[in-house]
Amino acid sequence: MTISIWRFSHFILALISFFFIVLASVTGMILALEPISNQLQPYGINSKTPVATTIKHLADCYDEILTIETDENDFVVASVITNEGENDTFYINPKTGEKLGDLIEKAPVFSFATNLHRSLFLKSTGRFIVGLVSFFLILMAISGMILIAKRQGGIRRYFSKVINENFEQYYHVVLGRWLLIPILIVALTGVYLSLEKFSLLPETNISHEYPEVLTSEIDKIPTSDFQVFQALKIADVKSLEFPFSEDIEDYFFIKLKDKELLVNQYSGAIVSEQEYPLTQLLSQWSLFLHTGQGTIVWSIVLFLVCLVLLFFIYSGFAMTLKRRKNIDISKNRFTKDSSEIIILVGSESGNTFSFANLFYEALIAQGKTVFITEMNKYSTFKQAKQMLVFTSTYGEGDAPINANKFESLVEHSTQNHTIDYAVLGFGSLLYPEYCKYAEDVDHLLKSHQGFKQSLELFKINNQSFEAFQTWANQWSIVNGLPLQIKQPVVNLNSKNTRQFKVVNRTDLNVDQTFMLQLKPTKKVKFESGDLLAFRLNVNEAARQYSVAKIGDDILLSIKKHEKGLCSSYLSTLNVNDIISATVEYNQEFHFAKSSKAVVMIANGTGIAPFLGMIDNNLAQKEIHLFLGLRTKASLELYSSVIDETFNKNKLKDCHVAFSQENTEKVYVQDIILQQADFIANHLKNKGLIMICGSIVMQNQVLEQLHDITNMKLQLPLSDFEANQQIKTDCY
Ligand SMILES: Cc1cc2nc3c(=O)[nH]c(=O)nc-3n(C[C@H](O)[C@H](O)[C@H](O)COP(=O)(O)O)c2cc1C
Repeated sequence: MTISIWRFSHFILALISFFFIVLASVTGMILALEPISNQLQPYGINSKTPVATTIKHLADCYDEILTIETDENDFVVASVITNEGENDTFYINPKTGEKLGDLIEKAPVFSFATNLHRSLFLKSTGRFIVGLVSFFLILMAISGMILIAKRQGGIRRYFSKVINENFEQYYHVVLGRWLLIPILIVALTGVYLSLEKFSLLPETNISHEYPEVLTSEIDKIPTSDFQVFQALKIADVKSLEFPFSEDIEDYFFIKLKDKELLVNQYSGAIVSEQEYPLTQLLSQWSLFLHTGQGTIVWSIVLFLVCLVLLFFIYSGFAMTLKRRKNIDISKNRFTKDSSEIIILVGSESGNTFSFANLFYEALIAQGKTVFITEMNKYSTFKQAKQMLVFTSTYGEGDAPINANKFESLVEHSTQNHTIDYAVLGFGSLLYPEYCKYAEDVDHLLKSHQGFKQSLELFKINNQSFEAFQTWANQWSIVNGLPLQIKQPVVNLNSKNTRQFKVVNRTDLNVDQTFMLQLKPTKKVKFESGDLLAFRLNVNEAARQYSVAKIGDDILLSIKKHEKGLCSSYLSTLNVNDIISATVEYNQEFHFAKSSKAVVMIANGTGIAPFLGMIDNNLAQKEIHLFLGLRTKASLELYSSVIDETFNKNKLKDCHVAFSQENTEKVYVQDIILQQADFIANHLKNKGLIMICGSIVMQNQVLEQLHDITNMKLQLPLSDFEANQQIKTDCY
């Protein structure tokens, strides 16, 4: 619930101010170029020269010096009366007093952008709007930080791995994490400068005391010998005004970064020294931080801040539109009271709806009467035989926004008959409370006498379509209803589509599994763990196979499915046949070069990428393989590669569990439990665990790992997930 309040505020603020933020960002980007282009001019002589030296050289060349200043670009500017009696102002070399060039005139584009940025050409009204929008930006930055902390599962995990739900969401969070601090600085300084313009800050004027001094009491010293001018470096001086006349009561007036001085023009004595109040120092800092004047690096940061603000506006609205589109439930063709299957959806940001809609369409295609609605719209369902609850988990194991009333609704409305139910949980292993709300719902319905569980709770990590398909298959079998779930057609990257020549294909083994070795006919970059996507024609969804890289070849382990068009076709290929397929990079499942020790867990054909990674382990890192197969005969397909890597010390040990060999079924999660101490130590020592194979195996292994870390290390598995120590690629 709370996350929605923050998200709502964040969105409303963005909605109110987006036009002005776009304007301020575009003009801000232009203005950030001004200090950069100025800094590239040849007038910046970073000077530690004493002021006395500059004065001496200028006095030698000119009739009179009026002022010496260090401008916002840190260039030294002198204003003088020349020997010809003319007034001139120019950049100088403070070491020699030599003129370097005339003052840079502000380019019209910068003047235009400045006006638009500061006041929208609307004078005070414009300045007020700009100040207000800066204030909104502060609120947006703060609400953004809170949203990120909440989404990451707490402030401690602020910088842990971000779930990549889609491009806009991922970069909104990733960029937000790093750039919210500079954005906050820009917004705060913007507000400060606006308050200053409207004189809303405390008075900052300094008043000097002018002591009465008689000329006769004074020893006259040459100006360049003044101690104060010898001690001061030119870089410390913002401006130095020379006395207007020879009157003893006219002084040198010096503005430094933190104070002002009055210096007697005859003796060089400091007659008054006044430090700037805090408001004025803050004002100087605000100006510097808001404009980047004088530094290329900060100007570049400001430029990036403006660019990122534009991206935030785009990605924020794109996310909102996507969420709204997802939430658009399939139009119900039947009423709640005439439907035999009810689908209830709990979703915060809309992703679960897309899965529920796919399931709805598949049921309708089978001629079922189905009604789909949000969990908060739970009521009585007169004809319902089945109730399917698809729900995500939010906050810290809480209900998503449209399911927060579900529990009380279930308790307060009674169905007139018992209904079978199944719960499908959507969540992420990055959170300590993985699919917690789905567990709560399952528990609630299990203990309710009006419902009967027809299928165990099934959890889906990171919206895995393959996991969803697995659950749908289970549901189909239990209900004797073959469902065709439409897999969203993924566009394959044609840049990585190549022709591959078959180098070797083994016969089918006892598990209907075979190995296929392919050689790309043209160079293509890939690594073990990447995917090879293959389809028989463009209108079909592609099948993906996890790749082992052996030399320059691709090695695949494929199980032939009875009705699988792709696997059946591939199982008939002969040596030298050519197929066309696409390499898809799967960065998330590459062998982490930084890991010293890796535990690889696979079942069935999931071993393929590991064969390549182990074969490529030239550095002889510590690799432990845990493998789940049906029988000893299943192992024969891989034993030659495994034996060879053993002999070359590329594999430390290999544990195999056979599920069909003896009367007692042993699965890979069982042999992991036998090695619980080793696994706990491995994780504690920053070791990596990689899992590849079936979703069902993945879920069971993860549960086992969760128990191990809880028991042996008193930490949730999600801590290691967030630390990127667990990598999975299951189907
Ligand atoms: C702020 C935030 C908090 C989350 N908290 C949890 C959590 O506690 N447990 C969990 O398993 N998943 C959690 N998730 C992951 C979501 O449940 C998951 O991404 C889900 O697929 C989102 O589905 P939806 O868009 O339909 O809400 C969280 C995600 C976010 C952004």
